[in-house]
Amino acid sequence: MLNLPRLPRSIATVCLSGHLLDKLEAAAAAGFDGVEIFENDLLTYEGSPAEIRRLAEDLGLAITIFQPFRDFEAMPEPQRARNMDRAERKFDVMQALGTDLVLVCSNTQEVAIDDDARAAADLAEMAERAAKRGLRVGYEALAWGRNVSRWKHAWKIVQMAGHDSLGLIVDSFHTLSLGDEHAGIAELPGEKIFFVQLADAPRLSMDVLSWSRHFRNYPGQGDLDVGGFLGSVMKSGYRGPISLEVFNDDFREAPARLNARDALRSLILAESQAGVAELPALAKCEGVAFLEFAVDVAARTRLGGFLETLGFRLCGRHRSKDVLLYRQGGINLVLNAEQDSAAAEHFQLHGPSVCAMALKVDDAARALARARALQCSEWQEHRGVDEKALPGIRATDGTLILLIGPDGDGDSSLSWQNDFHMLEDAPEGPLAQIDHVAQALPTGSMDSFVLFWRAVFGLEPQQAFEIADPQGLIRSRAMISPDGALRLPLNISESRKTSTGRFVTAFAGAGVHHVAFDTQDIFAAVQDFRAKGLRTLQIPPNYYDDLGARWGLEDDMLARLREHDVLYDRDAGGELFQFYSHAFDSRFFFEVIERRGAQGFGAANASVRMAAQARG
Ligand SMILES: O=C(O)c1ccc(O)c(O)c1
Ligand SMILES: [Mg+2]
Repeated sequence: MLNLPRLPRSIATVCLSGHLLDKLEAAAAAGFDGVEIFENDLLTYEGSPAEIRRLAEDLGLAITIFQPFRDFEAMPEPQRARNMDRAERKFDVMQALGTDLVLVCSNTQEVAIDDDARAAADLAEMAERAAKRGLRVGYEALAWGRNVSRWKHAWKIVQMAGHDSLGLIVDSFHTLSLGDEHAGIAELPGEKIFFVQLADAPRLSMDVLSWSRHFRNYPGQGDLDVGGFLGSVMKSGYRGPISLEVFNDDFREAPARLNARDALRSLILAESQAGVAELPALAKCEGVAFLEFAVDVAARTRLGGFLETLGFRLCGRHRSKDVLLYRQGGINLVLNAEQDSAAAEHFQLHGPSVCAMALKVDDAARALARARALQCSEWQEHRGVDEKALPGIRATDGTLILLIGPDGDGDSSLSWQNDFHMLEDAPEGPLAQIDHVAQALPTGSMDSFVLFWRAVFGLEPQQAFEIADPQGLIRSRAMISPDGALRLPLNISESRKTSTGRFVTAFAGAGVHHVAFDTQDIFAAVQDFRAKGLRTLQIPPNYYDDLGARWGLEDDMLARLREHDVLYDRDAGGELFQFYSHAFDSRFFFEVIERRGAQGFGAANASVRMAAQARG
């Protein structure tokens, strides 16, 4: 851990949606110290640069840099002379904006001359002109630059130019997208690095320009080692602003304030990974302590009956609230119909739905401190005298996440006896634990969820895959804790007509769309639940014919699967069996899963399940 004063946190206006004023307000509201003014945001703004300067000042934002200046160095005449004039005009703008630094990105023009000495001479002349006005020039290698695409090459040119007012700008995306090394940045003199930009990105195979312009995301949302990159930068002695610069199609339409909050969360995470700032360490996630459903009295009766067909029993009534506890094995489901509560608010907006997820953690206070440090909002439910306070935070979509840790005496801080009249012990049925909780996300919000679960709870994003719903594609990505105790598949769809799309549009936002319970004997579970009145989701015979061909299963096994509507898959050298309930009120549904060594979620079966659900 480096012992440093906090470095200024900056964000490029190009990251955020809206007009320039919206962007500035969002950056300030999130808590950034400064902004990079992207030239297009200035050109399309009706006020003068001096007014922009005042606006930023009023919001407490520094203008950290003006960018970009393109296609400057190593041009043939007459463009070369014209570029010098153009630079003077931009210096006028910078002075009106009140920023002293301009970003020059490496030339992308075909006519640019491949001659480092020419490039260095041009940049030196620009720096000399800038210096006369007390301004500085930073040179950044674009990964798709015509002749200069790597930081080492840009650094060589900066050194050749040898001007105090010319320095290097490094950007994690350009370095990491090319697979270039960043450790060498630590060896540079820190004062010659004039500015640092950070962006992450998912690993994609496409040309680097399109990748950069459409798919960058914030540190912690993608697959690049941005924390390591920042660590190298800090070792150089650089002590200027750390700035986020993300070009992303989804972010351009996301609400600017939510997006800016994610941006700050990502920057805080990257700082902690680089040892620049300290975050309370991750708490260990030990699974789901309980799920809470928002219901009214009628929905509660129906949901309680539905749960009984899955082997759950009513085990407790809250002492002071209109809340019931259903249990089986180690699974706790809370049905909340209390009028003046977060659940009631959730019910008003979404109807019967999961309104809170309580996570078991090894240290609830530390988990809460980390969430706070990562800008999560807190929630505290009303409670009666002597009732336990459960610390809660809001996930990125507002879902309530409660934190349940062991108390000082080693027991869980969740003591049902304390708050509930217990009617009976949890029955030992076929279901033992919650295996996973799957959520449907609103379009464009996958990165936000990935960042939340990764930064706050240390869950790791798994490979994303696509599932064909009869009405369009669904993209699915699971977030899993390091030891697998908490598994949260996240589903998202561009189409409003897929099961995910309908869920999000019909029920006003993101939410849990299925809960999977694990069992030791899937066939016994089907028989037991059918006897209790459960209708399993019917799977067409073609599925089983294909299954036989694919895995060479014995006929009697195939017949058994078919008779029980059980789906089958293999991964990680193990087997997986699963069946589904029909949806409750056409909303969420339940899955029962038996894992014999398999780690996945039966991806190959998802489209069969969705088609069966679409048939109703
Ligand atoms: O895509 C671009 O043009 C562009 C401009 C400026 C930057 O700092 C950058 O990283 C990319
Ligand atoms: Mg950049």
